Amino acid sequence: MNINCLRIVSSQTQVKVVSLFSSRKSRAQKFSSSLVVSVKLSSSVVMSYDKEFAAAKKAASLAARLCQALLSLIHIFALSFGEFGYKLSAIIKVQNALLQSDVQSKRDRSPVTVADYGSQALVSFVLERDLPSEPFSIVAEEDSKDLRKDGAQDTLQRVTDLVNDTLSIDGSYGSITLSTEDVLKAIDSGKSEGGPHGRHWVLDPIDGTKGFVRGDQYAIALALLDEGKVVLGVLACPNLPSASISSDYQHSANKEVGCLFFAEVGAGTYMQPLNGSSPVKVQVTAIENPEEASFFESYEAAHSMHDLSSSIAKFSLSETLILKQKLGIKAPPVRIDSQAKYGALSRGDGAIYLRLPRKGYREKIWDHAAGSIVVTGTDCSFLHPFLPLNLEAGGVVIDAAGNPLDFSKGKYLDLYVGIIVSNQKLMPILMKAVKECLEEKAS
Ligand SMILES: Nc1ncnc2c1ncn2[C@@H]1O[C@H](COP(=O)(O)O)[C@@H](OP(=O)(O)O)[C@H]1O
Ligand SMILES: [Mg+2]
Repeated sequence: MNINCLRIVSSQTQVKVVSLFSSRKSRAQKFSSSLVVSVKLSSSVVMSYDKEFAAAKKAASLAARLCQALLSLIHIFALSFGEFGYKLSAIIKVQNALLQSDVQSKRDRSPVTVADYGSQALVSFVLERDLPSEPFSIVAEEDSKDLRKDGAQDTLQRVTDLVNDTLSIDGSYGSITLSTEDVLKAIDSGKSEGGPHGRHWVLDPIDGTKGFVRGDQYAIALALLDEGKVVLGVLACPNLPSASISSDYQHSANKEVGCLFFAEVGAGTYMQPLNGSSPVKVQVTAIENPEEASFFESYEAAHSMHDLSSSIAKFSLSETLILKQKLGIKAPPVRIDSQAKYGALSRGDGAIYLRLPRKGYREKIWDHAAGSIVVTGTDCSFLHPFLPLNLEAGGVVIDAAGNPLDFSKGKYLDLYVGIIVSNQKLMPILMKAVKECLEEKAS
């Protein structure tokens, strides 16, 4: 092996030995042959998350199946018209009609569906079953309070049926049947507060519930924190086309949909169709010219300031400064729900993701933990300020002040203004644009 650089980086409990190979090798070769070994200082044992990774992929895939089960009538609908495979346009129409009775409103008036509860119960069940020897902690979005109220029995039964039907079709847990009480308990396993010590699963059972209800994008997002760092992430995106998406994807029919993205610390990011075909390694775009870039943002204007991202996209420095330093993005924004944005970015569909919530909104860790490791391929916060050394999917995820996201503070992320995602080449000019536009807005 032709090693030209050896770097040892220590974090609180881990030593990471990173070897970079000859710069003559291709980028792909470098990524596949880069070696990252995590060693526990206390035990000198090589860390591996293989069991957890397998359980997480299974849990997220089953949860995706549960969400899709709500769409089972679509098969009949599509077949009755002689169609084969999923047709996006048909899914959208039928899903809207089907979900009306399954959608409720939470105390903060955001929607929650039987599929959110079912997905959380199922993921908790699978992780607890498949990893019986590990301490069990999940920080998750939902709780069972509303399901325990008088009048919620029908909904709880519907959730329980969905979970049991999914387990029964999968078959890997024998003829197990969960009671409504088992389902409530499984949902409430998600009450952990997280924090800087030990291992915590982080789960958004349906990220982008509004998108799910609309028949658009949503994701099942599951990550594992170890000593406050994201060490693996899985994103199941049942409605995301397997082919690259562009600004007009919402209107394009006849597309195969359903993608599973997964990343383990030091091992890069992979994408696999949810139907189970082989995974492929993915990489963020290598675009260097912002004029060629397209950018993602939330579909919901209430979640991210579209006017601010639009001024950032058009950003141009004054004439006296170097002309190259302008964004001048020509493509219209691609507005989609959920962490499917991170998944799409990790395979190079777009170059930038801008998330700029309104003042006072506090981001939750389950909305970004899985997505951020999928885009970076590794949690690069321990490398800070050596961000350019990030070795895997190659993306950078930071707040508007340039700080890496810190998942060790409990349920919430402590951020300056918003979240910016891009590749390493575009990030400096993007940060400049964000800073200037924020200053202009404040003045
Ligand atoms: N006012 C707000 N500002 C920013 N994000 C918000 C918000 N209200 C809700 N969200 C979060 O935005 C998530 C959806 O992300 P996106 O905008 O990328 O589709 C929601 O996830 P859930 O659907 O799981 O509740 C929710 O956590
Ligand atoms: Mg969410």
